[in-house]
Amino acid sequence: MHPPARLAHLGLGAFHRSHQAWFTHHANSSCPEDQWGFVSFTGRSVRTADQLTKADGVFTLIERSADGDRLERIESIVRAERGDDFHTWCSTLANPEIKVLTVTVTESGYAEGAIPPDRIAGALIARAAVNAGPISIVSCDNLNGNGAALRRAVLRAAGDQAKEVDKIASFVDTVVDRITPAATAEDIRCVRELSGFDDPSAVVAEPFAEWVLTDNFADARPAWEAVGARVVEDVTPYEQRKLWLLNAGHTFLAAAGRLRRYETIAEAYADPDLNAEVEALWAEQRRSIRLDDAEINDWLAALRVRLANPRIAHRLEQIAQGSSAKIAPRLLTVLRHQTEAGMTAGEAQLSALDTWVRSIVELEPLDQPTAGLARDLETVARRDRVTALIEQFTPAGAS
Ligand SMILES: NC(=O)c1ccc[n+]([C@@H]2O[C@H](COP(=O)([O-])OP(=O)(O)OC[C@H]3O[C@@H](n4cnc5c(N)ncnc54)[C@H](O)[C@@H]3O)[C@@H](O)[C@H]2O)c1
Ligand SMILES: O=P(O)(O)OC[C@@H](O)[C@@H](O)[C@H](O)[C@H](O)CO
Repeated sequence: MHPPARLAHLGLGAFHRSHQAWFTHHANSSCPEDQWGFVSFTGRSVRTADQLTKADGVFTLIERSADGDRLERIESIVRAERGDDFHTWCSTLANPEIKVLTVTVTESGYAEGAIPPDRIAGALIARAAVNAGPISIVSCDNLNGNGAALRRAVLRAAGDQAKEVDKIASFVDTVVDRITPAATAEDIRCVRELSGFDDPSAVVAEPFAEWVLTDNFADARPAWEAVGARVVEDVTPYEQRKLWLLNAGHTFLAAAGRLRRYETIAEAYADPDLNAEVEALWAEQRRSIRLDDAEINDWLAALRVRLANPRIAHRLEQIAQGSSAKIAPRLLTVLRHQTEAGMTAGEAQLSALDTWVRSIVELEPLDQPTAGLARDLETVARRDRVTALIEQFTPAGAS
């Protein structure tokens, strides 16, 4: 039997399935008296919703370690909906039974003019109009202060109804972590071989999973902490550790690896030069993370194993997608923090930025905003491009 629909999601992609749906499925198993199901909306794609609907929302998670695969059926999505169905979206969010909305719409989904904040604002206005009660909005995207960033974007989109929206919505900052590459035809074949049935909605993820959330929910929520999530007063240090080490490392390896014609993170990470460069980058990035050395060391030790996992084919092209929206939260913000604290920019940090600029200028552009930035930087002398990039960076939220 399905759990009751008490959660909604926007951006039904691979990560929603491997992370929020997985945590919720496990929380449901560990707390039988407190069941939660997702009504999950795609961002744009129709196919993902239709495929999952055919399977009644149930999909396979392939947990892929260096030693082998473990298959698990995940049953916390009770309905999959198309993102373009605005009527169903608004009526779902206006239902008082729905207590939490989780969001994964990529970094570019928060930019001025992006569609997700508009959609969320529209649905919250509908919810406020019928007095359906408070709701918690949990951003699960890789941004600094993701909850606050989403709040700013949604209130901006709500225009003169911003006050009504702000009264009912509590925006939760979170740190999310689980490497989840886009599934391939080979992965789908692997499910068929191991389980005997076809599952086009299967996802692949590493065994590691982390979720840190701020303790400012507006109302009830699943007992995610019963299955490994952590609810804390301030996620900032965990967010810095994750974005400034893992994600900055990913962005550097994607740029440097693509310039060397590698295809996956594991290949780029196995290159001794790139490995040494990413280590040097981590040493400089960690200077301003507000956690004990031991906590960072342990986490980095685990990260080295995760990145080296040869069975996770995390494609550099996927990571480099939307790159111009990722370079700020992963690298430029760190330099800004460090400059404000009186530190000088590290050599490895500047070199990583130089590599990234080279990659966007020299390689085939993967998305429009990054192609636009590459064209701007091309007009600047080669040796001044990193300085130009740093100078034009305005942190999110600054006017
Ligand atoms: N995949 C991972 O390893 C991982 C790990 C941590 C966090 N995340 C976060 O989750 C996000 C999504 O990752 P994924 O692997 O699910 O990607 P995906 O491509 O499988 O799914 C992305 C979803 O977001 C929607 N979307 C994307 N851009 C949008 C936009 N501008 N407007 C509206 N909808 C949009 C898509 O339609 C889709 O539903 C990442 O960008 C990141 O912020 C991913
Ligand atoms: O998902 P994105 O597009 O924000 O970034 C690509 C990867 O760096 C990212 O997905 C990591 O795999 C993830 O953040 C690990 O938890």
